[in-house]
Amino acid sequence: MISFSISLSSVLKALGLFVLYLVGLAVYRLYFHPLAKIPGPKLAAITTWYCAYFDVYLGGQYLWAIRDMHAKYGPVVRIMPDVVHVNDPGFVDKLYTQSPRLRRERAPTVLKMFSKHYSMLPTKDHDLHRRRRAVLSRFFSHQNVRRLMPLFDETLSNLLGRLERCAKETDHDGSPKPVSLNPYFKATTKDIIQSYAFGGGSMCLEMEDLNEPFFEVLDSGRMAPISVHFNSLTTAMQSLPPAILTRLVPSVLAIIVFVQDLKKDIEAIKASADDESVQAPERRSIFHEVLTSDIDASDKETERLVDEGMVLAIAGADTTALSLSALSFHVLNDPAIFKRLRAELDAAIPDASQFPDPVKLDACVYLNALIEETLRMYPSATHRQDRVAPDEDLLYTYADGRSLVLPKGSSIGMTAPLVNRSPLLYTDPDTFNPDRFISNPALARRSMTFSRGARQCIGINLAYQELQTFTAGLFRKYSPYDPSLKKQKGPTLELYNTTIKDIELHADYVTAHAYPGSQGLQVRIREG
Ligand code: HEM
Repeated sequence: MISFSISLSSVLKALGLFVLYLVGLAVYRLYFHPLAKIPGPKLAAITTWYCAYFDVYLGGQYLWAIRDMHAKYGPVVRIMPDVVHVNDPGFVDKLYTQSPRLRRERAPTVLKMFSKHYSMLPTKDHDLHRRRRAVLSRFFSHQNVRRLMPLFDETLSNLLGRLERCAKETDHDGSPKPVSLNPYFKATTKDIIQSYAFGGGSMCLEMEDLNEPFFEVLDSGRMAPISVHFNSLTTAMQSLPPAILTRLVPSVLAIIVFVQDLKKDIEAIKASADDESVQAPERRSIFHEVLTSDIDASDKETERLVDEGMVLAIAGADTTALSLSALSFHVLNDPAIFKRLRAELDAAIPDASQFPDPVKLDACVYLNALIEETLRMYPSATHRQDRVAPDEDLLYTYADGRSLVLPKGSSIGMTAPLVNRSPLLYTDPDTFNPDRFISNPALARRSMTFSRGARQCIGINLAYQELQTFTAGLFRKYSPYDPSLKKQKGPTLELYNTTIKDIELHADYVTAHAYPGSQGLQVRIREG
């Protein structure tokens, strides 16, 4: 009895101490923390559970809570105890500076999404990141992307071939079965990055299931917020032996096979370093670039190269595919948009059986404005692009001249879905209006869709080329279905059960997600 009361009192004591610690921590964070002067909700300043509630429990919703905080507290808000968010396009150049001398590190919020991972993306250190990135940037240059147009032509042809097959599948009433185009676009962009960066491998457009299990696992990008808040849990999961992991989550097998193939490729390239046929430009992969560079030997280890490959495959597939879906929706939903686009494509590709010429597509003013407006309104990477300036305080100046010091070492971020709709940059920011980029082409340089500065998307040239080529290929061939005609004038796409809600951003899981249960962009395909 006595021992029970003693242990109860020690439990109470421990509990009391813990509560005291929490109160002390809350007081410190509210009044003595370096970010104590930054406006924002008190709960967000006290605990990361506030963010976790929106991002994990409600599912990718903190973005909207942050939007509301800005409406209440102004352009600079404290969104977590250690994190500030800025919503002002005028601050972009300061935070995402172009100057290589001003160090910008990856913030812990992003690093926590990755555990034991050595690609350039989650490289914290500014200088190591620069070295790793420099090895690959040449590979992703505009010039290099243009060299591989035959790959784009072949992939476009595979995509159109798969869509033709869909058109043959009919419902019981004889009308073509509706298909979601998202998996087709993902397969297309993954095939491009697979061939372009890795020099070959299994092609999704040749697989019956379009490699959907691979993308399903990636869609556990939903896991990203969980990793941020419960990092040890996801690290423990990833440390499990593959056999156990696949038992727990069978779809992970698709990723394991992908990683094993990458390892084999890298080992083969290492073994054939002197074989000149493997060094031919069209067979060169990112792994050749890294292995023949003068980067440290430790950076050439197979494990790290696999990580680099994984990030490219993940970052390069879903993002561009989402943009293709959003753009296609607007073209199919608005006859005026289609008419202007088609007139330009007919002139640029007079013979519909020819592949689009990229130089001619560059001159298609409306096509390129359409792409810009899609990227602005529907940025497919929706996360907070947090950075740390380790050496300098950043000064934010309000419109009325007041200023606020954002102390060095803090995590500071901006978010494309918010900045890209800033009324300070765009008139009627919520209206889809490609013409704004025709009347003011310089606007394209203000977009946050691919981020800015030293850690801007390395695949930007590849993404633009994919958007140009596949939009042109698709809409040079297909027109929107016209129900008023007895006989259509050629191949058509008819929107099916798809509204703007299937395209609009509902949740930020690093990439954009529509409302739960949305099937994305669905169409009925008719070949004539
Ligand atoms: C519309 C398509 C795309 C969008 C919207 C997009 C967006 C972004 C954004 C916003 C970042 C910066 C992330 C941050 O700093 O937090 C980024 C980085 C990156 N992207 Fe993309 N991306 C796209 C396509 C691609 C493609 C096709 C590739 C394939 C090569 C790619 C590879 C990467 C890589 C490797 C990084 C990390 C760069 C670094 O850390 O230096 N992305 N992307």
